[in-house]
Amino acid sequence: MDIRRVELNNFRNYPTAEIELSPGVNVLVGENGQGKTNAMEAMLLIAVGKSHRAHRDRDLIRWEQDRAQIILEASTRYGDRRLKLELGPDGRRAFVNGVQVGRMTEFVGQVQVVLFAPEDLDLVKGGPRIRRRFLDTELGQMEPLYLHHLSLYNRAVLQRNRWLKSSSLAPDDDMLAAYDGQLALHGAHVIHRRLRFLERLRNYAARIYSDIASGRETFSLAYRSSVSGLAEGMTVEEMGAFIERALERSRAQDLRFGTTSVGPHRDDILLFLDGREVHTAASQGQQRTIALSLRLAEIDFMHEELGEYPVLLLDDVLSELDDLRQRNLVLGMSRKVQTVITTTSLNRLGQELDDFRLFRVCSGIIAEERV
Ligand SMILES: Nc1ncnc2c1ncn2[C@@H]1O[C@H](COP(=O)(O)OP(=O)(O)OP(=O)(O)O)[C@@H](O)[C@H]1O
Repeated sequence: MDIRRVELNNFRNYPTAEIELSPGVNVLVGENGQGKTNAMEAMLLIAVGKSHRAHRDRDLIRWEQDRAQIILEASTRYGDRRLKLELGPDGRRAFVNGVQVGRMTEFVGQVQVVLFAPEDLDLVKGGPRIRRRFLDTELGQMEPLYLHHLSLYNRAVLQRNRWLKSSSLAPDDDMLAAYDGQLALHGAHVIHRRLRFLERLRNYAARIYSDIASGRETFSLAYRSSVSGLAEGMTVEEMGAFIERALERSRAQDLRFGTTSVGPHRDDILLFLDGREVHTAASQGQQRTIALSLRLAEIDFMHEELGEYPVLLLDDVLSELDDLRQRNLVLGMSRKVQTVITTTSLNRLGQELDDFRLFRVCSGIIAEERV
């Protein structure tokens, strides 16, 4: 899939702007604070219906204006799409090929993009909660049943915690046993699906890492469960039995602290470089490469699921990568997918790329430059 054209009106710092993208590599170059990320944000908003950094539409509308509009034209395997999104004080209005759609769910997913932004480094540097969220989002997009079990599981954890806090219970409380049954049932489905997904993610991400780093280091990952004894290859039922036993064992402690201490809501993904855990040993550039590899694996998943590659948006990721990694990343990806890159300076990349479209971004104006 390719994005052909984007038009912005009163979106962020753009009074009005238009950009015609090439199906290959597109580079938006400009100094800090000129509007490069804003342009990426507009494309993401059309694709997924959400911004990666704004929670209110008000922040997306140009200051002192009432309304913003984004138009995005794309060619997809299902035909050409003209997507229009209007943001205003009375809410959003969305159009697909000139026809207004009733709900945003009919609008999102018409085009697919994968955005890699500086915040993605948190996948490596941040705590387990961030990696669990990554896992839940990625898996949830592909498997609605996963979301079903996850939400029932999360609800049961909340209820169990409330119960644990509510009064001085005995460890053999019937209600607690009933919650444990729910946690074991849905928790086992959650972990089982996570392990299956991680097996695929591990392969994709390791290959992408190796391609970007020219095979210099080997990246790997593993699921670390707070439930001891769980192993890949177990059935859902076997996992459920393990979770139930772990909950029983932790009851006295859980009662003391008023919280559930074992289960998928406490699990993590461990990341390794050459067999060593990354936050103790990996450099800044290596950590960035790992975060990129995890995120870029999504491209392969999407291709497998949807039969077409998404558009890749790389926002400000090049600066921490050495020349070789930059080159491998951009040349490797652009062979498969349309790529849009933002950067403050072209440096060596401009010499390495033989065919790309260059846009200068300055104070909310986008102008194409000859290369
Ligand atoms: N709603 C808005 N209305 C007008 N201007 C806005 C709005 N929101 C943000 N801006 C302006 O947009 C600019 C930030 O743009 P953006 O984040 O795209 O920068 P950038 O070019 O990606 O910079 P960097 O290289 O630092 O990441 C800032 O100057 C900010 O003041």
